[in-house]
Amino acid sequence: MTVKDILDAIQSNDSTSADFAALQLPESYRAMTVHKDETEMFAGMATREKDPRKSLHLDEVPLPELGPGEALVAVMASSVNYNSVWTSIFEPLSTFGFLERYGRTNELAKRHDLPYHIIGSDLAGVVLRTGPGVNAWKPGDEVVAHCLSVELESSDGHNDTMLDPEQRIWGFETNFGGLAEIALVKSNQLMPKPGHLSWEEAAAPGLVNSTAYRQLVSRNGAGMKQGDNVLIWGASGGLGSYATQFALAGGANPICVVSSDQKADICRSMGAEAIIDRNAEGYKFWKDENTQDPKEWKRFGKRIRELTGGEDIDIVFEHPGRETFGASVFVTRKGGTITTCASTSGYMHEYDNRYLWMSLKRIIGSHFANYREAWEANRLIAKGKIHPTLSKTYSLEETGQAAYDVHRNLHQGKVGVLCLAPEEGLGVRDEEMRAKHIDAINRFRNI
Ligand SMILES: C/C=C/C(=O)SCCNC(=O)CCNC(=O)[C@H](O)C(C)(C)COP(=O)(O)OP(=O)(O)OC[C@H]1O[C@@H](n2cnc3c(N)ncnc32)[C@H](O)[C@@H]1OP(=O)(O)O
Ligand SMILES: NC(=O)C1=CN([C@@H]2O[C@H](COP(=O)(O)OP(=O)(O)OC[C@H]3O[C@@H](n4cnc5c(N)ncnc54)[C@H](OP(=O)(O)O)[C@@H]3O)[C@@H](O)[C@H]2O)C=CC1
Repeated sequence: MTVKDILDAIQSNDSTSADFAALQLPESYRAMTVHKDETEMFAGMATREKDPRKSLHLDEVPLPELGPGEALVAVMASSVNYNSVWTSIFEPLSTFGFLERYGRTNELAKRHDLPYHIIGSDLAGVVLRTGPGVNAWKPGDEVVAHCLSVELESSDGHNDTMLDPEQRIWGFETNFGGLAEIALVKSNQLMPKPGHLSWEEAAAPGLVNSTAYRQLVSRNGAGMKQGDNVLIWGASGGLGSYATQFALAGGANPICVVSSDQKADICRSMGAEAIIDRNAEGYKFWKDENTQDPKEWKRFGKRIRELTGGEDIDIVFEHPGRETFGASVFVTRKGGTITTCASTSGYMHEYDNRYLWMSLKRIIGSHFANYREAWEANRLIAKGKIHPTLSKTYSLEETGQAAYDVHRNLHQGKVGVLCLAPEEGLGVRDEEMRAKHIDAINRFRNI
């Protein structure tokens, strides 16, 4: 039995759940990995110079044992997230530390502590097997998986599953991720695959869409409301392309920051009107490595006021971090919110606290999404209210190049990876609904 037999079953129109359940599983499968004995390979190099093409490997790996409450999924497509870039350059930490820590928690978790880490935090595919105690899903179900892995043994996470002390991001802080032909997930990560999307389109939104939903829309994040001015950094990037859609769909006013004409056009095509090209307008928030330039914050704020008819920002959707955070705090209106989920340009932020406390602003930390938020975010995709922002797909072998593109900011929106899917465009089950949304679905393609 090989993965080819699995693919045949998926591509055959008349495979039943019983057929999938009867499929013998292969002993091994192909997966993108980083290797524990290579964690020092980029030591001493500048972040920018660390090349994911050198650290990511396509390996044949053994199929992991299936535990209670888990599912093995045949992965048709996945996507590249920035967390895979972090793993591949071993920053800010090697992810093997996470696997070791997880491995120490219990007998079953020991499976994750291996000399290789199978990465990837998105998937669209087909359930192959479910472990004891799984009733909601069965072999043959077409699914996407969100990346929240929690144990839920502590009451801390019972109101908001992101607050579980054993909260982990699957494929980043756990092994057996989605950039592979088969993945191992907890069954609570599974959600129905939106029928109007192909495998690679369905795999694209998951992580970033859910994160943007909590960070911007949910009461656990900024709780955006109609009319809010929302400053969105990287508005055509992974997170930003969903934040922009949420702002527009929710009746808010996105002020989109991008770095090229082409990206400005993408934001316009989504329906945004207020756009700032940070490159063309040449903002330099830092005079040197240690000194910010408040005059540049002011110039930026003035530009925002021009675009909003004199209003300041209600919500900043932050993720670039050190480079922009001082400006983000400054341009927020009295009582406004800066919500942050990342620090791509550096995690030691500096801002002038007088502008925060005197103007009663709030900074909210946000991370991925709880079970319910991830479900709600996927539901919006399934209903055609929010669309995938897939620009390009790569083969599994080319994942290193895909991660390199994302690391170097050469991509648009989301970058997809075909895992078992032999070509793009497969897996669509609802052609009628697709036809209604086809322009929006294709908005980011091939640009
Ligand atoms: C969905 C997608 C998401 C993304 O893409 S996010 C972007 C990618 N992710 C990242 O860049 C984050 C990567 N992770 C990290 O950098 C680290 O993961 C953290 C900084 C988040 C945490 O650091 P750590 O060293 O793993 O854990 P500690 O909590 O700092 O524990 C170290 C020791 O410090 C002790 N400690 C923690 N809090 C306190 C406290 N309040 N008072 C006293 N001690 C404390 C602990 O117990 C422990 O101790 P003991 O080493 O002895 O076990
Ligand atoms: N905590 C969480 O749950 C999550 C955290 N993240 C983190 O968020 C960050 C962004 O992820 P994602 O959106 O997928 O990445 P992308 O690279 O797809 O998009 C980020 C965009 O931000 C803009 N940007 C990058 N650097 C800077 C800078 N120095 N100043 C201003 N703008 C900048 C770029 O747009 P342009 O050049 O057009 O301005 C870029 O396209 C990553 O660090 C990632 O790890 C992501 C998802 C979940």
